[in-house]
Amino acid sequence: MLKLENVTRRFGGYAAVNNVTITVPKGQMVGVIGRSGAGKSTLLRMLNRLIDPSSGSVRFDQTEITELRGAALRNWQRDCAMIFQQFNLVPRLNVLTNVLLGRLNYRSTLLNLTGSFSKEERAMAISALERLGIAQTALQSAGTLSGGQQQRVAIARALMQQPKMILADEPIASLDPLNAKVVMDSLHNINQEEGITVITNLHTLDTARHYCERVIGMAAGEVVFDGPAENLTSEAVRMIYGAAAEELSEDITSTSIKDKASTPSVGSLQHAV
Ligand SMILES: Nc1ncnc2c1ncn2[C@@H]1O[C@H](COP(=O)(O)OP(=O)(O)OP(=O)(O)O)[C@@H](O)[C@H]1O
Repeated sequence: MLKLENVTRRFGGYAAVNNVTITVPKGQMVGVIGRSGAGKSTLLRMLNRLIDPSSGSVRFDQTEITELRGAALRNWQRDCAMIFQQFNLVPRLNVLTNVLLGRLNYRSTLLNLTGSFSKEERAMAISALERLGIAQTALQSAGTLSGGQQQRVAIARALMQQPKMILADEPIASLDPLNAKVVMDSLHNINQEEGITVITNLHTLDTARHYCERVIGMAAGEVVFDGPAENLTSEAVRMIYGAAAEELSEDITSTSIKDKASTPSVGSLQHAV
């Protein structure tokens, strides 16, 4: 269970995240939505301490995350794998090695310096790539892959961390609709099958509605909506996106990910991208 209490982050005099209190039970898939600058990335980055809160408490089970230092902080960052809009792979390294990099925090510095990964770790990496439908790319340089494939490599690398949570910061913002669907389906599938909590920032309302059992809407650093996707009434949308929301059709806030039932299965799509 993740519990944030009165979490605030200021940059100078400006509160990018202002007094946020939320609890996320284990295994939930949460979509965080809001306009650009609403504070979504700052909130997510405070969870794994890429950014420190100015005040407030972040607890995971019995641990106060804001107080972690050294090895305990590294262990926490391993426990909550992060996925970024720009994938953050090492482009000149092959896909398999990129995925194996997810094991670094499990290994001693000496082992890391020698650069050797065990047979078991390699088998685990191949199996993660198979699960994401991209095992055939294992020996290709990561930089030669399509955006959608690269994001799936990033998800495979996250799985290698055997995380308790996956934090995804606009994972589909750079992808076309077909690749966006494959990536969101993968995250959803991991959430459902492994029970790993997924918290993902999303630009688009319909993606949050479609994949996330819970939606958190942010505006000017504050949580202005928190509930199941079906409670996202037009009034709630107005609170999140402001008056401009009235002029926005769902298409404009959409990547056009259609209903799962009306599109091909992940398996067939994986070969198409
Ligand atoms: N390192 C920083 N220094 C100063 N201001 C910052 C910093 N990081 C974020 N901010 C400011 O905090 C506010 C929230 O930014 P944040 O990136 O969290 O928003 P966001 O909702 O994720 O936006 P986007 O969807 O565009 O990524 C913005 O006004 C931003 O300019």
